Amino acid sequence: MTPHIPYLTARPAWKALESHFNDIGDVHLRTLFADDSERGRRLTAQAAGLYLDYSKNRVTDETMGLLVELAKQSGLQDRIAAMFSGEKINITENRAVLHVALRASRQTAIMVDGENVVDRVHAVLDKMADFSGRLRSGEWKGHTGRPIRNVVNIGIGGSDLGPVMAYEALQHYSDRSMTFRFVSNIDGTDVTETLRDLDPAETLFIVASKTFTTQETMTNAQTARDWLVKGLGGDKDAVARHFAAVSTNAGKVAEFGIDTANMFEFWDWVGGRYSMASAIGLSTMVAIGPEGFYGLLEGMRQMDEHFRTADFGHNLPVLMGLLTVWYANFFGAPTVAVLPYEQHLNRFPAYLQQLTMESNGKHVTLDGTAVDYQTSPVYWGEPGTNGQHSFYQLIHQGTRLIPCDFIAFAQSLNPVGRHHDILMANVFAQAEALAFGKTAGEVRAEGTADWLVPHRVFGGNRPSTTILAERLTPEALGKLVALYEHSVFTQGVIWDIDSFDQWGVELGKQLAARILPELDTNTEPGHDSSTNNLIRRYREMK
Ligand SMILES: O=P(O)(O)OC[C@H]1O[C@H](O)[C@H](O)[C@@H](O)[C@@H]1O
Repeated sequence: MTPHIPYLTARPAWKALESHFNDIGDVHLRTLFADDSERGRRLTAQAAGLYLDYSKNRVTDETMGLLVELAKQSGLQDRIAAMFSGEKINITENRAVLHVALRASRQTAIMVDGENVVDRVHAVLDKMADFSGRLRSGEWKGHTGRPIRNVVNIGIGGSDLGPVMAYEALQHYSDRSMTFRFVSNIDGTDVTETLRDLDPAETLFIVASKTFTTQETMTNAQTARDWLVKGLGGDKDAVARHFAAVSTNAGKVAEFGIDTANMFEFWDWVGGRYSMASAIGLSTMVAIGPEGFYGLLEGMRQMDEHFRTADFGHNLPVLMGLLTVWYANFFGAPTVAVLPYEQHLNRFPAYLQQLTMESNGKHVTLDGTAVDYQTSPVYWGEPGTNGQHSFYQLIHQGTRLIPCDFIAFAQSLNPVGRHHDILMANVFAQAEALAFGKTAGEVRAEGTADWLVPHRVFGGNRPSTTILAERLTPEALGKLVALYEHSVFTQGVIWDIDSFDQWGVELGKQLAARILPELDTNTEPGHDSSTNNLIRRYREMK
């Protein structure tokens, strides 16, 4: 039987952290570093080739010990075991949470409702590899006999952000003779601009939707189908050679008119935001090839194993999750900035926004009790160094504490002149400046006039974590993604929330469905006075 876990703020480690925070919350990183010359080497951890430097966080050994204790008192070990063994830990939807099964090796067995899901995973991977191989080699021909050169993924949320992030991240490894594009927004501009210079005879659409009922995706897919059929002389038979589907819903795929032979299945135990390693990654596999995709899975698997087996004090996702809790709940930090110093990770912050905030943006515990503590912080970010020339000012000298995750790679995929050393000098310098700042004495010593000194002082003591890896490969991306997935899991366990449902998305969808028919009629809309007025104005202006 699972032991009773007290409400978060009643756990002894939480209480100990509260009093510990009163003791050390104000201690400056300058002092912590001055008092311990080994700190920068000691407060680090590494696993699967990722190096995590968390020494520039406002923690001591005691803090980390108490946070680890909190993880234990929150039942994290049991919850990890429950997830990996296929227990239905997404309790509000009564579903298992098994993205880890998507990257399990063929020999593994994970049972859900009496069936080994790993066999099914590999059957779909084999089918994806076959399809990708035929597309990439040109063996798969379009309706007019021409090979496919353009792949357009149509999806939204988890059926878009993972694929687009992974494509951008791994572009270096992609087949450059092919074009990959991603349509997500219901705004007609998205699909129109995406298709404007494409030749339908050479274009394949992957309609990616777990439910195959998402309004945006279905509308975009319909528009794409019309464009294709029109472009190929009105022949509806063309659809079979130019549309593939990725879904859990075979019935809806067939209803849409896509040949289920071109359907790649996944399952209700894969959450949308955890699905990039499933068939949702089909566009990724076509771009980088099956071997590259297996590399991505291998990287994820290594991080999964590390998360499952490493003790919490050396467990990268656990450490990152605990630090997030420390800042969100004890320092009251409302956000976390994710700052990849790697151009290819351009869309990584956007990807993480869904992963973190859709997972942990919750207000009740598993038993439905309203929480009286903060849950997920807001995640945001941009690749370095661009951010340095815009919002970093606020991180350095603003009034809010913003913990930062810096992500960097030792080797550039595009070594040009001094670019990479300059990039790396910047990431190290930013973390250093945030932590140590510049004192009034130092500013004065530079000859700054007295009145200007306060403006030029940097308080420092602004925490950051640096993740360093050798090179951005499919494996490394897999490790990074799984690192954040499991950090999110850790946070969710401590906050005692369901990280795997997303009921909050529903209300807006329902209201939009109610408003849509009202936009075309002259009847009085039935909402509040602001919404009614906006609808009336829109009718007049459209
Ligand atoms: O893949 P689909 O079923 O089309 O869902 C796409 C997205 O839509 C929803 O509204 C959810 O909030 C997301 O978690 C999901 O990824």
